[in-house]
Amino acid sequence: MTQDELKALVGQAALDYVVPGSIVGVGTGSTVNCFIDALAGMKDRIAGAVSSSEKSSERLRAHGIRVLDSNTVERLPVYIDGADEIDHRGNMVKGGGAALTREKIVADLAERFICIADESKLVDTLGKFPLPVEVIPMAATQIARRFKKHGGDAVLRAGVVTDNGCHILDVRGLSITDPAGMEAEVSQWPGVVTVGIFARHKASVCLLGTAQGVKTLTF
Ligand SMILES: O=C(CO)[C@H](O)[C@H](O)COP(=O)(O)O
Repeated sequence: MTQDELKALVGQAALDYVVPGSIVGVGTGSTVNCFIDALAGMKDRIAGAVSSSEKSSERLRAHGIRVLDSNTVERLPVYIDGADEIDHRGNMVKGGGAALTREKIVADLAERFICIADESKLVDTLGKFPLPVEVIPMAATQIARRFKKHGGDAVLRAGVVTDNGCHILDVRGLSITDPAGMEAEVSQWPGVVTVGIFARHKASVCLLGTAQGVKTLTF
């Protein structure tokens, strides 16, 4: 199966986790696009969606799915999103699509994070995928210097301005052996909006697309 077929497979499988009548938390990325397209088939059985990016909102609306402002929602039963990497404990690196801040905000509203990913995303240790960090533009160089002390090489993602008007640093060369510790530390650096480590908001379930079908990992 191709990577796109695996993404379609897990996008479809995620429908089993959608609670009928509820508002669904929807992430961002090519795997989530497959989920949104599958969700269109049951749009009359959900109360709408809260989305983590303008791109996903557009796609949801194009399918006739109502997109709600996150400020009007108190709790979501599930948040369904992809990942750039996920480890065997459900910790993730996210932000390849530059939507990490809103992803963390919507994930924080949800009871459960359902991660959908193809098997190439499963790793023993996070950090091979360059770690995305959303930053206030004036702090970018300062934050890059801090990463250097941790052995990380931070590069500004060229031409990218996030939905929040900020910039993205991609940090190479990290071995994230303590995801929760690193998330907590980097989150406190002045100018960091969001670090793309999802340890506090790790996955409850990962639907992993494999050549043998969908493998369900629970954490
Ligand atoms: O974090 C994300 C966007 O900010 C995505 O979930 C992540 O980049 C995975 O994307 P894809 O499904 O296209 O591989």
